[in-house]
Amino acid sequence: MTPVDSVAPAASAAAPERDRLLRRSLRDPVAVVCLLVLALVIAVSLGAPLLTDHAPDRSVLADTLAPMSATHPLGGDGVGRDVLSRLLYGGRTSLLGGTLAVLVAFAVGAPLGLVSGFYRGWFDAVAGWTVNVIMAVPAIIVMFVVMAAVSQDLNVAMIVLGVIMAPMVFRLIRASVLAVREELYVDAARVSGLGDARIIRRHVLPVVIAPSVIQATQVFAVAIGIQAGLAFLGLGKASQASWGAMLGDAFTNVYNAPVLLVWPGAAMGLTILASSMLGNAVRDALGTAEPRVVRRREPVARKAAAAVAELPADRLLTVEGLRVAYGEKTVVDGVNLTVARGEVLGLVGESGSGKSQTAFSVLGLLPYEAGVTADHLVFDGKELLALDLAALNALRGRGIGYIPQEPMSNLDPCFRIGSQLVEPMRKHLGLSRAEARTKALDLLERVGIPDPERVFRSYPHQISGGMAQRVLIAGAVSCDPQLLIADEPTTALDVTVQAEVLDLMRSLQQERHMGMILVTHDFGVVADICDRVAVMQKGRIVETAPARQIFASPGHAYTRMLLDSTLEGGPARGALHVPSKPVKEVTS
Ligand SMILES: Nc1ncnc2c1ncn2[C@@H]1O[C@H](COP(=O)(O)OP(=O)(O)OP(=O)(O)O)[C@@H](O)[C@H]1O
Repeated sequence: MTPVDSVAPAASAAAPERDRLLRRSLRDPVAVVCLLVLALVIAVSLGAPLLTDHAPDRSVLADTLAPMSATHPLGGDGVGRDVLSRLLYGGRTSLLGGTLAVLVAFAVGAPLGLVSGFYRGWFDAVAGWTVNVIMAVPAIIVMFVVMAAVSQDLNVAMIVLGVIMAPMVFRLIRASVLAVREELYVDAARVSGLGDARIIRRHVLPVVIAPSVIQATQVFAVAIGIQAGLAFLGLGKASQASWGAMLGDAFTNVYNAPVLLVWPGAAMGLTILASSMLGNAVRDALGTAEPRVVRRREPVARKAAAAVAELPADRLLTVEGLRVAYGEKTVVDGVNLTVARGEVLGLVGESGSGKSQTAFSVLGLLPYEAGVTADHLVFDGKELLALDLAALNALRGRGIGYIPQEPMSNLDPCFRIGSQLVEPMRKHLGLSRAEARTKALDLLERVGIPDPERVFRSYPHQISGGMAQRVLIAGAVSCDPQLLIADEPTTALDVTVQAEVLDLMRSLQQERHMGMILVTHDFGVVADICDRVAVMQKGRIVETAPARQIFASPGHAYTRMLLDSTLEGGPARGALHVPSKPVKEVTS
């Protein structure tokens, strides 16, 4: 991170996940060989009619255990059928069976895993139970029963196998979705007002694709093995050529013509090996790209609040009697605060005092388990606690912008900066792609980025932390919000960049006449930018006063202690030892 926010050297950064996956996979010689083997198996199986004149199930008594010859390049089997022809057509059966199992497993498991992981709640519980029940069923017995009682067709058995394997896909996808939905950039997308469908399409699906490819190769390999096992045991139609049936036939002639074991065995082994090793190669290519799990903030189950009261016309936000509790633990306890249009309110307090919980209540981004109540939580005349999710999504980004603490975690590494800026503007402002692009470039220039075109085209890993924070500020103001919530926006930046970013926020706030809540533990930041300050301790506001007054004559012992610790360069973020005197609210 540099004060000039220069573009970081691309060579030092990791390439975005999807591109890296593809490129790395293709650079791995094992993956290339596996792909070639699979391509060859597919090509010769599909091209079987061109490669042999013999029908796979045509039996000629004279050709029983015939040796290799020009007519029968791989000889004849125990009942006089052409081995090459059965090998080629048997490949079709195996490939089709494996593909059917994969398709069914993903058609059933993937959507369920996606919905369960993303929304959780009762659907997740029901899906989890169902999956456990399916997994408890002995798969091989089910397959025997289906083949004996329903159909002798191996393809039907593979469809059933797909259903039986769907729980594996479900679990994998659910776990991937659970991890990605806790990413800060997913929260950021939510804050910018994107709906669930867009968030899933843009941020969740790209992360799910790589593990799904690996899983698909494994399911494919297992399905081919199981199908061969069933055919080997004599299940399946006699007319359906398959590698398993060939193995069964070879086994009965193992003493007379052991070579008959070689062809189906080699074909099956190669195909299963290539498929499994391809999965491993993709997994290796993924390397460390597994999603990081960070703290979780989701739409909250909200309690309806009292009706909106008569409020002053210049009032942008009114919070009255806000309480946030996790079970027995109350973390925000009756907070009252207001923000006027064009006013900057600093929310200060030591770590754990409830500043972020208060800010996130306004954004509607607390976890499901948070119990949130308030007498009023009114933004621009709207009672936030009474809004449904769609209305809240429409408000976030458009009415309320958010600047987070950790710039890098709030940008999706898979997408270019430009696309992450353009998307919310297209949604909220109804701009065309070209209009949104022009506006994004203007904004990047406005927030002091020296080469907007280049940054627009860059991936997050290609820019510095300071520049990423400027990008997020540009994003936060892109839809012209009336209220900006900034949660320790400079904490992750180096000192010289902090001052520039604060200046930028102040000038943007003034030129757009936005209200702002600035969550911070730093009185230096308060002095720089805030008009008024609310001091929080243990979930309560203990003092609210104009910034000047707070510095000139702090009214509460806790405020004085915070100020002293800042002036002494003490551990403002650490726990402060305040004399055990009752909390008294001092409001100007
Ligand atoms: N999901 C949760 N379950 C239980 N307690 C929680 C949860 N999230 C936060 N808390 C608690 O809420 C309290 C307030 O947290 P909050 O993040 O608002 O503090 P903060 O003042 O913003 O501190 P910081 O500056 O460190 O972010 C803390 O004690 C924290 O442990």
